Amino acid sequence: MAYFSATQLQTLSWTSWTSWINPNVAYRTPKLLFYPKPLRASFSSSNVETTTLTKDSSTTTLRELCYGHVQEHVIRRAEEVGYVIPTEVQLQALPFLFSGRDCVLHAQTGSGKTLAYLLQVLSVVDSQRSAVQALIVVPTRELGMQVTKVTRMLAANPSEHESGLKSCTVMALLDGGMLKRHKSWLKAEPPTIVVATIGSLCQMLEKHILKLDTCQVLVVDEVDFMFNSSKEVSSLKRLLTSYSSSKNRQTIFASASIPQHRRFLYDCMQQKWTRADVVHVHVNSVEPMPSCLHHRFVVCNRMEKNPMLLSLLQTDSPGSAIIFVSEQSGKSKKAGSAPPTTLLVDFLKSSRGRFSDVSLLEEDMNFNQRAASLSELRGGGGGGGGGGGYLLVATDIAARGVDLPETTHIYNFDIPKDAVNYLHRAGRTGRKPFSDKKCFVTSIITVEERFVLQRFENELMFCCEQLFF
Ligand SMILES: Nc1ncnc2c1ncn2[C@@H]1O[C@H](COP(=O)(O)OP(=O)(O)OP(=O)(O)O)[C@@H](O)[C@H]1O
Repeated sequence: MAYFSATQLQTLSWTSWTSWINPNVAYRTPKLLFYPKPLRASFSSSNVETTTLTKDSSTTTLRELCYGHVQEHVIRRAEEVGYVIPTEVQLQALPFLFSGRDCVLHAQTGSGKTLAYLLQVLSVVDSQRSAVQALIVVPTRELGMQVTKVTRMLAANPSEHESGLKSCTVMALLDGGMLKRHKSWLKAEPPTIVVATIGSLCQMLEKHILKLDTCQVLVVDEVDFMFNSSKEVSSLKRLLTSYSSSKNRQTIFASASIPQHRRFLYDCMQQKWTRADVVHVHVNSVEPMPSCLHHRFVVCNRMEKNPMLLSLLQTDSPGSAIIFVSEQSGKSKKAGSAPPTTLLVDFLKSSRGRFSDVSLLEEDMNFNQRAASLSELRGGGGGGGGGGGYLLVATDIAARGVDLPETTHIYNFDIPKDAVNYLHRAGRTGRKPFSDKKCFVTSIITVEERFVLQRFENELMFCCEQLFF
């Protein structure tokens, strides 16, 4: 077994540790051999506070939790849309967030991390000041549009005209957006809050059109994904350390999966991505996925996958479902073959049944088509027929952060590439925090893929039931 000194370890970037390591699983993967026990202590919570819920909090309301921090019109708006009782992550994180501490929000998919960080953002910003005071960085345009919509909805002040106080402005600075228009907006009157993808953001920062010297809160959503993306990681590190300093801002990281979280927290402090007193808000650490999910699998050979999916859809009759398909390989693109998503959509459409009305979301669609596809689903149209349900065929672009709470079924038409990917795909369902209604995650696998799924079961600690047709 190799042992590393603390300095050696600093040079091993967290980003190179890609496998999901659950702190409660007995590890068997060879990668663990490189994670020496004595040094684990040096990443441990001796420096980082990890929260646990100590008091019976069942009676605390979101209003009570936000009192004195968040403006009345924001609380009222939150209540109007049904955010009355805080979720566990909100209950645990908000006191730390309101105290100004840096936080890593680490809680299951669909647990309400977005509202937790947005309430803090809205408690800090001053809408009367014309300066960028909060920045929320997201990995995809889709997630950016969703976060912008929720922020605008919460921030809107209905008594703006009577009081003469303007509502805070929220700019979506997202890849594929109208950067020219945003440039003039930023120059004329900076918005209060910016929701951005890293590519568009860095363009504005490099050209000095956007400055972060007035930014008080920086949120990075899906932080593990951002650090693991070879395209985004260097920009992200520059954002955290060069474009602004952790000393002058509150930093909030959020994700349902933070592989090697002790190492990540150690890096946060060492690399000065956060301040040294960062709090790790880790909710449901023994159960990485929502308990309302029922996991299943069917085994068939590759040629039988289409009819197998159709049989599953006919048997399940899902209210609303997302079918995840792998991205087209570069080789297949070069050969001019049709993408697997399109082939599946064509197959479902030609089945002429209830599933002929199907939507598509993938990287290769243009941004307008992608937006239209999602808004169609949110509007209750698109796919599935009858009852306002939908059927969406998607690549992993829909696996992170996308909130379609009506989704009852997930189908892995192609097996996810790793356990983290499984967790996020599965997490597109079971997104109603106070409902324990069963939702289903079904993987269509070949015999050879059974051991891969088994590995996911071990890593994420769930049990998959086999279905027979
Ligand atoms: N306090 C609350 N009461 C009721 N519903 C809530 C509350 N907080 C959040 N929600 C709802 O729960 C759903 C999931 O919330 P959110 O998108 O913030 O989850 P998340 O933790 O960010 O998930 P992911 O890790 O998948 O991005 C949303 O539909 C949101 O409107």
